[in-house]
Amino acid sequence: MRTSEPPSTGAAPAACPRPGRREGDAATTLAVLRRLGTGPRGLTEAEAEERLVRHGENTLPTARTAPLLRRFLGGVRDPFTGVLLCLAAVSAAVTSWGTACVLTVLVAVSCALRARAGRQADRSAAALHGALPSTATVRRRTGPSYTETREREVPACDLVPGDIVRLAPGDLVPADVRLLRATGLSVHQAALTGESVPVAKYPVEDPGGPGGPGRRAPAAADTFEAPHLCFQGSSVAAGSATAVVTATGPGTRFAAAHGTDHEHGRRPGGVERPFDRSVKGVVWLLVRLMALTPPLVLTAGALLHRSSPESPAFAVAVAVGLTPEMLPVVVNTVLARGAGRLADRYGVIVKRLPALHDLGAVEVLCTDKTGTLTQDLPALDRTLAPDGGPCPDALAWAAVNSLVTLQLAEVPQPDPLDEAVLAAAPPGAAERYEGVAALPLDPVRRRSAALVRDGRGYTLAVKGAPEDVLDRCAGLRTPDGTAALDPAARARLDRLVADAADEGLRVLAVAVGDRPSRPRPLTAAAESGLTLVGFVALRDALAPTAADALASLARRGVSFAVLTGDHPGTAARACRDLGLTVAPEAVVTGDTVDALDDTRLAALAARTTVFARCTPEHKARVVRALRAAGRTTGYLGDGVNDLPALRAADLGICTKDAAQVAREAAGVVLATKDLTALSHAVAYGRRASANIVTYLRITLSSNVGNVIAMLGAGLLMPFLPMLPAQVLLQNLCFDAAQLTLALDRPPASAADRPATLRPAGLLRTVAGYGVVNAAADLATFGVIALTARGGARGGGEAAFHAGWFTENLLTQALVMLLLRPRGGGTPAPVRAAAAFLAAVGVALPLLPAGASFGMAPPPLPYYPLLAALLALCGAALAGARARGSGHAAGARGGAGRAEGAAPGSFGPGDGARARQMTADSSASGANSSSGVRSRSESPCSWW
Ligand SMILES: Nc1ncnc2c1ncn2[C@@H]1O[C@H](COP(=O)(O)OP(=O)(O)OP(=O)(O)O)[C@@H](O)[C@H]1O
Repeated sequence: MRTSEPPSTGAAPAACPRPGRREGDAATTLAVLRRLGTGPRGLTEAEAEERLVRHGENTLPTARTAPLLRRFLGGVRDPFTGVLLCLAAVSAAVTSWGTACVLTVLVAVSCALRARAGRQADRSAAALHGALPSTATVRRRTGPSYTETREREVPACDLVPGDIVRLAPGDLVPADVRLLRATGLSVHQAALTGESVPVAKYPVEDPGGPGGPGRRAPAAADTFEAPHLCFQGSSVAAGSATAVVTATGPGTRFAAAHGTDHEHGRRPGGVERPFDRSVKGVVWLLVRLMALTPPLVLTAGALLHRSSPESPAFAVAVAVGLTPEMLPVVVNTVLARGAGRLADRYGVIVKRLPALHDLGAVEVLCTDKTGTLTQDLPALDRTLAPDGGPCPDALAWAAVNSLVTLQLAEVPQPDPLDEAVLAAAPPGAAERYEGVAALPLDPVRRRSAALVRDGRGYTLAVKGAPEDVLDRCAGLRTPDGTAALDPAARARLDRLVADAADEGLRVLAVAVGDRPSRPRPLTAAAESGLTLVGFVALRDALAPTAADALASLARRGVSFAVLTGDHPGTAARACRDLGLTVAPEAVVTGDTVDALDDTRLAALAARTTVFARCTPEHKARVVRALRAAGRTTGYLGDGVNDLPALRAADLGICTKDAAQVAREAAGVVLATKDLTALSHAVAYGRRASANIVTYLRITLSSNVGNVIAMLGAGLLMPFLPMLPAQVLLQNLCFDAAQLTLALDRPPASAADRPATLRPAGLLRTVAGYGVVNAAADLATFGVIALTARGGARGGGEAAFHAGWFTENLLTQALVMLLLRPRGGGTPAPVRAAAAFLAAVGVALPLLPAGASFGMAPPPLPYYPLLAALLALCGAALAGARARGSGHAAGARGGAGRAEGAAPGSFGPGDGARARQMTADSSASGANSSSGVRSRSESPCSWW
């Protein structure tokens, strides 16, 4: 049976290797059912259990938990760890055994920590899967009689070949399946083929046999395009179907195409996420610096004739000195802590830890309207005849359409508009006709059609978006009969709809057409020459927390774009009720989006708040345009029509009761409908980023300073300024102390603006602080030289090394305290860590243990001079920090001014009402949220 015509689909860009055809792909439906030992009524529970044991769970190989040892060894793939391991190997090669041992221990500790963090992340993911189960609707026989069947939800991992499953809009296709029946089915196969446009699928009884509609599949370029097959990894965009499972788990084409290297949640096309751009960008920058350091040091030494047997070990130690070895540990700890607290306090589930960082980086939040900003609980407000009067007939025909499309769906899944229409229709109104065929709603056609029959013949009842339905009408009903739908009448009707939409109503047009015979198959082509009956207008209240959430996000410098499939007037009114002053004519529609190339769309998107009459692909294009313009873009949506945009965004966000596909695509899931949780989540993300940046700023400033000083000293002095073991010892102390920065408390202002980590900004900042540090170090050389002349106790190199060791640890303690962000108070662990550094720095050279590291107590006059030097260094660092903060505050002040003039921005300190948003319309006709955007034009780079 075939119920819909396949639309033509262009050749898809390859997203993964195309698997070849398999035996059975071209067999008849009956032969496939026989081969699988099943029938249209499915398997018994006992058969399913037995097959589950035989075939194993329907999960991908990599979805299973990796053993701890494999995780441990996998840690070496981290670039930092890899570089440390290389440095250890080089040290061993130059017989610097101490360095090699210390580096190997560091690598082992880093790998162990990563393995532990990975296992914890997997456990959280498993817990999340428990909270957001992936299920499938399966039909199983309840007894051997073939007549008693039952449909129930089972975990998708329990499906076995031969199971009969039902597919509905928003479902993930849970395994490889062959279609038995389908109604208006189209699926997203982007994860498999890279093609973003949904593909029509329909059953074909004999794909290899002679022609005839529904009997033979058109020659498909590859397996994924076969119309009668759907594959794990795809999802239902529209329509519904019944299908038999042909392969599960590792046997699916998805597993074959991706091998064991598949990562759940990776987006097709490999869109780079903000975390990858920032933290990983910083990591790679450092890896390059570290890799360059040893050859540079050795070359400089050779050129200046300062080479000694210890030079290679020293060069390696310098590179190690540059490394923020604890970065992976700090990043994982910070993100895991933030995600845990967010889940506990606000019910926000962060599916991947980096998504917490991405939340903090979001500059523009795109949202759909229905179900996110509104409750999606529509109720009938009124009916409208073409002349503006009441029209009970429109409601009756709308109810017929709703009932038949539901009755004939493979999986009846009433949408809220259909439910509202059926609830409002007079009893019996919908049951007057016998349903014959239906074309379900899809978000591109924006209408549904039902072919019904009574004693007089066939009637096609169509309801949907007024523009789309009116385009298919030739006439309209009048009190006297019918009239032609001429341009004047069309203009009048458009105004009627626009007036209702301006009141915030969702308007559906209802039209009918007599059909002398049954159109076979029923396709969109049959929806023409219709007669407009009238309109039904429904009211959908705003979500109670939406205005507060938008206000709170606006105060945090996030700007918004509402992308909806609804009417421009309805969308504009909803935005006005939420506090944005958006003129109806300023709303951009999907048609305008179509008319623009990517560059012009990016410019328009940067100054537009409301996009209406958007198809799913329009939403995704707008999101891509914003990203292309350099804005970190989040997308909040709950429906199957939001899937492409959720995937295109830097971060997808949805609520827990969103469509299954939306939950899969999102990186963050809100466990409740309370949208204000999102503002808290953004704040947590920014604080997490602030802590990562604090760690990097402090570690790198100190490390860069040390390296500059060591190189400088290498030029000035006849011996190594610090022995490799001393470099590593001070490094270990510093690393241990800096772990406490993961527990730092950033100031409240850290959550005020989008947080972006920029490698270039980092370089500039650490270079600045590094020079101050290096100056202090080099001044220390002078002090030591001066005091040593006065009579060093230990004398010579050992006293020099001790003096520098003490100075280094004391400046590092200073850096920890002074380069933290101001205003958050210094938490006790950070204070304790700074005290520990100072104590080790002062005490070790004076203790016998100092001698085993090649240190001797420095001369006494060294200490008061060192104290003066440290005071100067502290003042210089504090001054530089204050200048940096002042600069940032200036940027914030500028942003604040833009905020004041910003359309869509909230007044300061009022806290709540969206009505305090102000907005104006741009000359171009786009509704101006330009100010909202300009506010976050310079996101905080945190350095
Ligand atoms: N059950 C339905 N029957 C007929 N037409 C419908 C039905 N549901 C929606 N429509 C029409 O299709 C349009 C687009 O619907 P779609 O679901 O894409 O977006 P939306 O629900 O209006 O908004 P959003 O994109 O904000 O979720 C609606 O505005 C409406 O005109």
